[in-house]
Amino acid sequence: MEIAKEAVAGGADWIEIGTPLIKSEGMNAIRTMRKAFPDRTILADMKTVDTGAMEVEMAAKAGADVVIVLGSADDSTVLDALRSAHKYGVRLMADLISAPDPVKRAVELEALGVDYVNVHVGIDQQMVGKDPISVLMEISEKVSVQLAVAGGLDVESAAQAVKAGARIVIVGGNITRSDNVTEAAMKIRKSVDSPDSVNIRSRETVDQEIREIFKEVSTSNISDAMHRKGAMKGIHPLVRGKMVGPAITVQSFPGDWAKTVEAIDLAKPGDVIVIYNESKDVACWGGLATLSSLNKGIAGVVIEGAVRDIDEVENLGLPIYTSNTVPNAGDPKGFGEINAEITCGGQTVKPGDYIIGDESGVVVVPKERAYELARRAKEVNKTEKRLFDEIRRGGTLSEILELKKWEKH
Ligand SMILES: O=C([C@H](O)CO)[C@H](O)[C@H](O)COP(=O)(O)O
Repeated sequence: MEIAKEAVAGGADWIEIGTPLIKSEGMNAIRTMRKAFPDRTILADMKTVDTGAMEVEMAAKAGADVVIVLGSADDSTVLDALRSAHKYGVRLMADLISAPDPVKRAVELEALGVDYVNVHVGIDQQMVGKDPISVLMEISEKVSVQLAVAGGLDVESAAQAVKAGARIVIVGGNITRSDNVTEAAMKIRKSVDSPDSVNIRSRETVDQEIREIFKEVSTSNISDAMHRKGAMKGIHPLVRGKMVGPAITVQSFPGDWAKTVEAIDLAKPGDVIVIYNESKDVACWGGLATLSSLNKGIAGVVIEGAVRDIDEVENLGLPIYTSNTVPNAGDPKGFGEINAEITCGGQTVKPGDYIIGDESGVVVVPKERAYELARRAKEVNKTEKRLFDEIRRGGTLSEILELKKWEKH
C-alpha cells in the first residue's frame, strides 16, 4: 500500500496487482487497492490459464478495471474470459509471457478481440538476459491492438518501449524496489511522456556488466541470490577492500610457493588468484608476491593456507583474504597445478568462476551462471535497500517482513 501510494505520487496512472501479491492475498488485494485508489486504473495480473470466465468475474467483482489472461492459454479460455469481461464491464489484456511464438500469437489474440496485448518478459527470463523491446518492435508492425510492455523496464527501456509503439508501460522492480519510489516513478513518467529526451547508452559487454553489478552488490546479496550457497568457510579479509574478478586457480603443497608465484605471471589484469595450500604453518604468499600482483593489475588474492609479511602487504593495499598468517616460508619446489579445479574454503573453484570478496568474506559464483546470479543479486540488493528505508522510517524487521505470518507451518 505504501509503495502504491508513493508510485501514484510519482505519476503512475495504473496500479498493477502482481501475480505474487494476488497469490498471497487473493482478491482482497484488489479490493483494498480499489478502495484506496478509486480514480486509478487497477490491473489484476491474474495470468489466467483456465476457467477464464470465472477468474475474470472474481477480479472484476473485486474492483479490477483490466484483467490479465495468459496469451498462451487455449483460445476457449481467452474467448470465455472475453465474454465475462464484457458482461462485467472490464477490459481484457492477454500476456505473451513465455509464448512460443509471440508475434504469431499477438496476431491471433488481436483477432480473438482482446483489448490489449502485453509483450512481457518475466522476471526469471530477465535474469538470463532477455528483454521485451525487440519482440515489441516486431509485434507493433503486425497488429493495431493497444500494446502494453513489461519486463525489467527502466528509464531507458521505458523510452525505447514508447518509441517502439507501447501505449502502456508496466514497471515493477525498478519502481517498487527502489529506495525512493516516488522519485523512481517520476523518472519513468518523464521518460514515457518525453521519450526523445532520454539518452540511451550503448550496452556494455556481458563481462563488463557482470563486473559492474558484482562491484555494486555485497557478498551477502550474492549468497542470498544463490539460495545461501557459494560462501567460503574459514577465509577472512586480511587486507580489506572489495574484490571482484574471474579466478585463476592454484593447487599447491605445504612449504612450496613456486606455483602460487608463477600464477601471477599467467594472470590477466582484473583476475583473482585463488590458492589452495595445505599448510597453516608455512606461508605460500608474502610481500614480494603481493607487489608483483599489483604490477600485473590483479584484483585480489584468496588463500586457504598462510600469508606472511603482514605489515608489508597491509601497506601495499591489494585485497587479500586468507585462513591464516605465519612468519615462516618454505621453498619454491614446483609441485602443484595452475588452473585446475580446486577446493578453497570448502568451495569448488574452477578457472574463470567469479570470486567476490568484501568485509563479510568471499563467495564463488560459477562462471556458467555469473550473469544470472549477478542480476539476481542486484534484485536482492534492491529489496534490501527498500527494507532498510522502511526500517529507517520506523518499525522493525519482523514487523515489516510479517515474519510470524510467513513462518513455516
Ligand atoms: O508481471 C510481473 C511478473 O510476472 C510477476 O508477476 C511483473 O509485474 C512485471 O514483470 C513487471 O515487473 P518488472 O519485470 O520487475 O518490471
